[in-house]
Amino acid sequence: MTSAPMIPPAPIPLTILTGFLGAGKTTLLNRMLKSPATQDTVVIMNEFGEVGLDHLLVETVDEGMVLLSAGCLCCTVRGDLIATLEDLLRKRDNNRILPFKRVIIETTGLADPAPILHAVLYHPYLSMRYAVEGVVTVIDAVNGSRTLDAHREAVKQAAVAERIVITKADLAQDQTSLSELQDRLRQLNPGATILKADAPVEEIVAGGLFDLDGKIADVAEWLKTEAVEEAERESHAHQHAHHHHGPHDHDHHHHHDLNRHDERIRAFCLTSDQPIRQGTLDMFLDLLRSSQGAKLLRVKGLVAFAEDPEHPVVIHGVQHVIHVPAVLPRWPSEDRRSRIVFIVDDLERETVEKLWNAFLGNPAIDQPDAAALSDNPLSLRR
Ligand SMILES: Nc1nc2c(ncn2[C@@H]2O[C@H](COP(=O)(O)OP(=O)(O)OP(=O)(O)O)[C@@H](O)[C@H]2O)c(=O)[nH]1
Repeated sequence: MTSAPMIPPAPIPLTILTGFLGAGKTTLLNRMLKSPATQDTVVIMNEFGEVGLDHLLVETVDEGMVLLSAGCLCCTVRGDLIATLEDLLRKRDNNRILPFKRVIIETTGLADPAPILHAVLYHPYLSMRYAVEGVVTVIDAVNGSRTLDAHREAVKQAAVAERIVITKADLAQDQTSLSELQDRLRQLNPGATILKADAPVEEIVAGGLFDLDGKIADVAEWLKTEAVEEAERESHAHQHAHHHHGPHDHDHHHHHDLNRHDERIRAFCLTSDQPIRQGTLDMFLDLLRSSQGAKLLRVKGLVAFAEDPEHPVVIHGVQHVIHVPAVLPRWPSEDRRSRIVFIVDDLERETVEKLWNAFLGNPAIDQPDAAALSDNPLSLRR
């Protein structure tokens, strides 16, 4: 890396707003746009199908602040999204539009947010100029459970979210079904903050990872490793109980059924007390990506590199792409361990852990070393 002659402009926070069809994205967006917290926001809306009405429903705060694209963002218009994001920067840099402070992308209800994250994280220039603050997923309290049962898109949207906003709680039949939905979401994505639709807009939009004013990032809030570890312990306890219960245990079956569609998606956290050599981590992530890419719904981490342990690096990855967007000026807390949270679909923790230990040189019985794994990554597939 060459040393930059001037300080690059602070990256512009970018939020992806997603949620299943009719969950309440546009309603939430309208409320968000009225708040001072989202002043000078550009909204990129995406419409699926030939007749788009959503843009008519968004009450534009500033003329020209709402852009549209037709088609589905996560497939056909990915190129358009990149062009739009570039165009916005050009206009902003040339003072042809207001110096907007945030971008919100509202996806269609059926979109997989991962390719949209890719589009920004993978792009060499966009990834420098935009800071992906995270995914906000809207879940409807009335239909949420049924939608999660029936649509894998909805499960993925919830699994990759930084924040989940539950709408229509006012219409929910009873408190029990609402708390069951919350439990399910917590299990599916223990790292996400679950908010009510009337939560303060600051909490909905800002993940704390990036700040235009250059404040120190609240990475702990973003990573939520403690919540992930707690959920993992609970899941172990649950599996343990499963082995000891008889097949007719009613309570257990109820719980099991509730989550049967989400079982393949899980989150876990790997840590290292010792700083990691950058090349080692790159190889680890590269091998993981090439052997398990599609199963990695999300990888996020805070890592101490042996080369520069004073400046932790934020790792941000989605499926096939693992990107390093930010070197923090200092550690956000006393905890200087490297921590990586994985949100995976149908991938065992052990598979990833084995690779992690091999690369970090942690001894374990019956484990291939890094060189052997590099030669034959397929040995990782169980
Ligand atoms: N009672 C109630 N209704 C809500 C709430 N949030 C959204 N709605 C209603 O739900 C319907 C769908 O809301 P939208 O905001 O259009 O949903 P969307 O996710 O943008 O919909 P699509 O763009 O079609 O995917 C509208 O009639 C809203 O008024 C809520 O918290 N409570």
